[in-house]
Amino acid sequence: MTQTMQRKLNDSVVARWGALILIALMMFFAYMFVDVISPISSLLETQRGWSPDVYGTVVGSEYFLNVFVLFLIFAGIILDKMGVRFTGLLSAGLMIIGAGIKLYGISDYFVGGGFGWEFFNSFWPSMPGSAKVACIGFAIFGCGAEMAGVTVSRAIARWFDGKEMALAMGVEMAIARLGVTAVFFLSPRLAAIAPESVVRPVAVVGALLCIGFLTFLVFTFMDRKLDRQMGNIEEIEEDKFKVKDLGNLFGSKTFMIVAFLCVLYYSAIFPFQKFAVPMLQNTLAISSQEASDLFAWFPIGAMILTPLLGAFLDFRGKGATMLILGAILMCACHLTFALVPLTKPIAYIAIILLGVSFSLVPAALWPSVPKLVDGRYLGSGYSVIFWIQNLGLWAFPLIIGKTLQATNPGVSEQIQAGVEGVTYNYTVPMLVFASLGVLAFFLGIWLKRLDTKNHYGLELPNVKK
Ligand SMILES: NCCCC[C@H](NC(=O)[C@@H](N)CC(=O)O)C(=O)O
Repeated sequence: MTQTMQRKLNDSVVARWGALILIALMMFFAYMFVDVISPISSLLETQRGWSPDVYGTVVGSEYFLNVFVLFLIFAGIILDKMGVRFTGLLSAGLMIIGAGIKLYGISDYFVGGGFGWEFFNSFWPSMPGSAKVACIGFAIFGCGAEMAGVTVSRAIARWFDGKEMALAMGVEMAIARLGVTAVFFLSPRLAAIAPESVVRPVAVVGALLCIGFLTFLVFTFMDRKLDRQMGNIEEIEEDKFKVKDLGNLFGSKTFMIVAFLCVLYYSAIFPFQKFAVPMLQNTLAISSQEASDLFAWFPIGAMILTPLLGAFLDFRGKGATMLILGAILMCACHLTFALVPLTKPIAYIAIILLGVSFSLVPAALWPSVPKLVDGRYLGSGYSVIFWIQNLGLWAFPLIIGKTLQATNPGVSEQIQAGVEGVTYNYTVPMLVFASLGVLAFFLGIWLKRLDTKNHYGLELPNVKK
């Protein structure tokens, strides 16, 4: 009784928002690293011989261990068993190790015949050794990054329970989007410093991951204090998690609809993010820096709107409706890139509208999960959704890379041979992205119907008056 009367650390606005900023900073640097090579894929093609197919394999490798070694499922179990502090630090450590290996793979030392070069070039000849090592590093980084994403969601759900949870998740995602904007601005500029190099941006952003580790470390002290004030209630609850709870998640129709909506939607966003700069560069005949600056408006739009829509969800609700609107908008934007003769103004409008879509869906999707999943295995709930999502995030860069290469025969060979003025046509890959939006739209409708029938509260506000 005395415990419930006591004012806890998360009752203080400053403390809970301070905690949020600390954990969001880790995600800020993580998201920078996720996209550090996205704006320099053309340079990777000329400097390291990475065709679209190779590039797609490397960017998809981030999710390989999560999906095929079930790392994300283990991550959820570790989180529910060990708590946010241990899991957060583990994930930050994995990100740093993975980034170091990726950096080594693309380094001039390795490419110049350094340790392991011969071995990594002795098999699978269509994949350069640099790309193979980069894949290993990125896969380890991806374990850390995705585990961190789940941990952060779990931590916010706990610190903001019954408070402005959707706003907090929106702010966390906005800070992550700021990281994406920053890297789209920074990466091509760092690479362009003479002598032009793909290594520099990866080295700089990799080093920044260490700051993320430190900010999360500071958060762990606050979280420990909150735990003590709560009389370790959370830890006792987390201990109740059983592996068979995973069966409950996979057996829940509504939960699975949310998970499939998530994979369809995000597969048309994050993989698109990896191909957007070369797509704009080729279609508009502009430099990679110009294309990168144009695309930076995408995360900027999402960054501004996600917290606002999060606050809307907290106070007004309408989560399922937001998911449907987001899917429609995403589909319309990708269809524009595929079918409309692109000019710069049209590209700007489509990019900004895609940013609006990318605010509607994340702002509604992640705060809806605690409405569908029991708190004691919420960590596993998030990790199962991430696992299903990662399957798409792994597969679609590969599919898009292969589709691009197959629909543009001979183009990569000409570019690598130094032929000027050769460009890729992105119509078919963009139609693939648009088709994901159509499917996500139908799942959104289905989810809304189920919510009306079963009263999950997806259309209701979060803040309890
Ligand atoms: N902590 C916020 C929930 C996740 C936000 C979401 N990120 C993801 O879904 C990641 N699995 C994707 C990735 O890291 O590539 C987002 O909207 O950024």
